[in-house]
Amino acid sequence: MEAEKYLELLSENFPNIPAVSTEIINLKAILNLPKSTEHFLTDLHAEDEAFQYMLKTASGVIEYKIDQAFDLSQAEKNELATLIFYPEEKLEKLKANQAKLGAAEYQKFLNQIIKLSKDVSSIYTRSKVRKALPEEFAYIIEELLHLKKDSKNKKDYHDQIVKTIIEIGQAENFIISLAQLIQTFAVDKLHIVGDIFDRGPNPHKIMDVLKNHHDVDLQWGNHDILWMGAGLGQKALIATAVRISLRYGNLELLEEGYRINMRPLARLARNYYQDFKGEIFCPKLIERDINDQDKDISAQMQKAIAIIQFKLEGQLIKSRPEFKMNEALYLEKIDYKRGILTLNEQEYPLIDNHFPTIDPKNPYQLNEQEQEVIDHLSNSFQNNDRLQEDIRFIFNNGSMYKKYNGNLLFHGCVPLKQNGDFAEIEVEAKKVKGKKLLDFFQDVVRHSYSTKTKRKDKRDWLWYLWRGEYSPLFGKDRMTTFLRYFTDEDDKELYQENKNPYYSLREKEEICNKILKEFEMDPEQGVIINGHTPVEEKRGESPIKGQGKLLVIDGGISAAYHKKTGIAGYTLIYSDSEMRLISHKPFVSKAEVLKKGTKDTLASKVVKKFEPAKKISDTDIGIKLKDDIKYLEKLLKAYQNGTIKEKYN
Ligand SMILES: O=P(O)(O)OC[C@H]1O[C@](O)(COP(=O)(O)O)[C@@H](O)[C@@H]1O
Ligand SMILES: [Mn+2]
Repeated sequence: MEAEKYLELLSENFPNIPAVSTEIINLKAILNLPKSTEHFLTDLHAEDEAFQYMLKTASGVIEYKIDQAFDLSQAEKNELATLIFYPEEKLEKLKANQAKLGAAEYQKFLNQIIKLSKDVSSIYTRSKVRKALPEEFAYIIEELLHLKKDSKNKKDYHDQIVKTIIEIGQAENFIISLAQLIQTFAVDKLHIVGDIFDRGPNPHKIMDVLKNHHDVDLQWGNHDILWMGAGLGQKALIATAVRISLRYGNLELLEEGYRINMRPLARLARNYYQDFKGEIFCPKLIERDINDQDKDISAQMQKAIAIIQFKLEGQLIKSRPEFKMNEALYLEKIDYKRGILTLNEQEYPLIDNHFPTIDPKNPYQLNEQEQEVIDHLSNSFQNNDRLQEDIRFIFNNGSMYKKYNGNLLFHGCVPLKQNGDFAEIEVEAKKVKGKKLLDFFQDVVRHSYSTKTKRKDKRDWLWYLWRGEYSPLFGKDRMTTFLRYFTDEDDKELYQENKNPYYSLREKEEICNKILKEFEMDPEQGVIINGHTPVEEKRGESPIKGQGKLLVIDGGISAAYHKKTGIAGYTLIYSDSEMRLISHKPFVSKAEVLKKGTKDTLASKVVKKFEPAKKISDTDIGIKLKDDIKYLEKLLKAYQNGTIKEKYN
């Protein structure tokens, strides 16, 4: 009965035998197209330029296509590649060198770019290509893309189109449009495995690119949850997001990027910490500089918001005993007169004992001005169109984990016990572990945002996801920010944050297989893809774990990590024929690429080869299409034997 109803419904779209037959033929043909390319990036940490470069170059895919299509010298290849990555700028550069840009040059570039456009779009259906074409030239580009050069007539036709484009002064516009088309089609699906925010200067610029991308999904990272919770008004997270921005010298991001008025915080800082010049709160400035005065005020503001954060965290820990985070109740363990912190009966001297806003009898209480500051920030975060639009996109297009074409993607970990069992936690009177634990948190995040259930208690869980021991996004037993600020380096053992056993156990193939099975994936086919922990290639660490069953693609795009990892990030490309891991050298600037080309910006390694090459029929979409075909065939039968009447109008 159900099935019949469905066929009736289907018949509205395909009312007769020719219509349903056409669709069956079309879908069956699509199943035989090559699998389109997926691109995986992670831990972007607000480095918009490096990110955009990875996206534009499709991590080497475009250069690979150039190599396959043409036999060019390195210089010629650089010229063509940069023309595709930065068409406007490259054309300007070429024009500045007049001798180089005549009809012959335009013709050469147009021919090259048309050929590449054909190559990259050949694996897509005509209708998909048509949708991506720039409106103004859609018809003519479509003609060019589908022309086969096999007959003399067709070649003449093609040459005439190119000639006319040049004659009517449209060569540059065509080059720009086609370059964009190549960038779009080199990669079909983009996956961002978490951590768009923090440390770098421009998360909002990354968000602009993602919001305009044709097909992207996100797996939430701990730094994303931080900003999502902050956007929802979770005050401990707001304080943390502001503190981290100040710590990395990103006052401008707050004030100009998201237009958050920081004056109330500056006033608080001036009031209580004006004479304070603590080194420890100095902004970390990576490849950026600010003057001494700004540095001082920024340090004072960082301290002011840090104290607010620690107070709010204390309140939260006390009101949510199920978080089991009493260990982090530092403010009540301080002897403020002596400047001593007592932990596990051991005394630690504080390197900074200036706490003018703390009442030792009631250390988590915000004073009046602090309360005003956080209320004001909370208002600005929640009533900020730009930030709200960005976090809405992250809520709507993100998830705790993603199963896609046989692979399992998540940012941090699936919490494990030392013996390899899934770690279990009790939440809301339920015990959860493994996949269920991630599903629980996924529901919490969705409920925290849904207008119907927008509840404060759910938002508090976002804070837990940021820094709780069993948070799959965090994956460490504690966050020692307070101790790193206030205790002596000689007591460095206090700073230790211990990673969940997952991080050592994932080296074992059987553990990776167990996790894949827990998520109902086939361990023979799929791999786990993680971000979160920068792989220290420099120290010989490999991004490939568990005999190739797990890939960690955090190579530290973040400038703050280059020294540690020795590279500037990994990306992963999954095409029809291979999975390729790319390690990137630090991206210097667009100007540098335009000058020197892209040689030596990356090294790559094939981690999996597929023979025969994968087709759409082997993908998730393929499974869905096969199902669609099954029903279309039933409908066709129903028309043939008359159980459903054909309609013609
Ligand atoms: O040096 P900072 O800015 O305090 O950052 C260190 C903090 O960041 C974290 O590493 C989390 O960030 P990541 O997800 O980027 O690793 C914490 O474990 C740690 O406390
Ligand atoms: Mn992370």
